[in-house]
Amino acid sequence: MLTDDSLALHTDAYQINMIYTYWKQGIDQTPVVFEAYFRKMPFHSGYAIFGGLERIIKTLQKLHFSNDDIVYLNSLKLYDNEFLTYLKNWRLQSTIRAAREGEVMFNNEPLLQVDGPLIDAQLLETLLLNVINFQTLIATKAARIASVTAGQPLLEFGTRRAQELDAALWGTRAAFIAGFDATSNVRAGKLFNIPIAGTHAHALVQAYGNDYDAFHAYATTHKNVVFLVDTFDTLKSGVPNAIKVAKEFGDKINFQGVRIDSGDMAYLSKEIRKSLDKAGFPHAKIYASNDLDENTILNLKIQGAKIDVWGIGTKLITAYDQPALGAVYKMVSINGNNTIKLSNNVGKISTPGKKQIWRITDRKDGKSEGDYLTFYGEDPNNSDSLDMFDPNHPVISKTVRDFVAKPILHDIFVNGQLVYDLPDVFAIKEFSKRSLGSLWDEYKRILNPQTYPVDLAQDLYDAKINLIHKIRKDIMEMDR
Ligand SMILES: Nc1ncnc2c1ncn2[C@@H]1O[C@H](COP(=O)(O)OP(=O)(O)OP(=O)(O)O)[C@@H](O)[C@H]1O
Ligand SMILES: O=P(O)(O)OC[C@H]1O[C@H](OP(=O)(O)OP(=O)(O)O)[C@H](O)[C@@H]1O
Ligand SMILES: O=C(O)c1cccnc1
Repeated sequence: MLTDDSLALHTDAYQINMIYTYWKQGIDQTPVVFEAYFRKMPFHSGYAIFGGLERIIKTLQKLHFSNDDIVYLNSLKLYDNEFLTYLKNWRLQSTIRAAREGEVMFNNEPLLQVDGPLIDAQLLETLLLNVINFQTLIATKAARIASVTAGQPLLEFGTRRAQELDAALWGTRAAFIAGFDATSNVRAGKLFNIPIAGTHAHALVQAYGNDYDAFHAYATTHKNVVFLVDTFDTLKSGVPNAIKVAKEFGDKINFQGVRIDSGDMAYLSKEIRKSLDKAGFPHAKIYASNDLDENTILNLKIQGAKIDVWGIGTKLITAYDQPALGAVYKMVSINGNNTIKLSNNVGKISTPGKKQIWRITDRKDGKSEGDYLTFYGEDPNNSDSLDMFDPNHPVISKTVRDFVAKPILHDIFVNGQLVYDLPDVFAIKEFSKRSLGSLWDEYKRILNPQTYPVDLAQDLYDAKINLIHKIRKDIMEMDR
């Protein structure tokens, strides 16, 4: 039995097969640059929140082929022993740049860039995409949910519905950095220092056979209590018994409120609010859960629902309405030469060259004018004015003056060595909030947001067009 002691084989077989070819042919150390990006905004959102960096850093720091990895590869009888020794000695050599975790990002701009030997870039692709695709998706969904609750507490309840253990754990961390306040996952609390929170389940009421006995037992054993009131009949039994127990225990407990998990939550919450107020508990909160997301929450608010705390599981943790971000990872440079992936679908043509993203912000109000992609090493801050144009419709353009250009990609590893100080989750959360704050509201609305400009510098645009023409011409000549 081989042990699960490394993540080097958490990759697709084709990566190892390509690496074998590169190594056999002596091109495995060729300098290349690959970039990871997504092509379409998830959930038709006006922005995305970058997630996954911490997990990537922690994984890459210790990435190596273990003895058991080598034993397994050897058992496949596909590779030379010498190649397996080469893999055994492999260590990360690349420079890796990425957006900071929690950063607001858009389609068709690099979230992360691997700048190093071909073997590294190829070996890391699958793992990087696996992490970025999921965590960015969940962070974005969480930010959308947080955008409609206007600061009301958001509790993450998704573990039981998530796509297995890793998704629950890292998904709840992604949700936390993008706006959630606490999680029901106790392990996430332990590992990430995220606040944990929770109420109780229907099972408690079933265990005692009725609401009163269940709430009484819970109040006897806990100081802070939220009673789940919908097990049998919310208005006839759950709420009156919650109030009865709260009155009986008085100061002995901190009666935080009640939770509803079924039925018409607009109607029920209004009725419950009246009962709680009348009984002298105006500060008791109404918690709600049951397949909620940003759309149902918005709708409940329109109906005047009196809900104070939102518990969100399934639709957040599974990214129910869009289960894949679709981020890809493409080679943009080899041996210092720009390279491109062509497609009949214009939207799928990659942008060549090692790049930097600059967030162009107005010096006066700090709001973002758009993102501006340059070749790495160019700095728009050296210009007084910038001509920004839509690369898909170059006639749509604007000239920006009095701006500050902030680089979005930062060095994470340089020549294989970690150079980045990992912020804690609270700092990441705060950073994400600030980053979102620099966007105009028009990009942040839930429905039909404005499209945020992601523009190319003129020389980058020209290089892309010229490369497309050159490749098409070369192919036509070969065809003759
Ligand atoms: N007033 C409301 N307006 C819009 N959606 C609502 C409202 N109340 C509840 N919902 C949402 O409607 C969906 C289904 O609720 P429904 O009442 O059919 O199921 P349920 O109460 O969970 O049923 P069950 O009693 O079998 O558990 C849930 O996603 C819930 O969040
Ligand atoms: O609805 P979600 O957004 O997915 O939130 C998580 C759900 O998990 C629990 O239900 P479940 O029926 O699993 O357990 P219970 O017996 O405690 O209600 C809870 O009551 C929520 O409804
Ligand atoms: O604490 C809760 O209320 C809770 C936790 C997990 C799932 N649903 C609800």
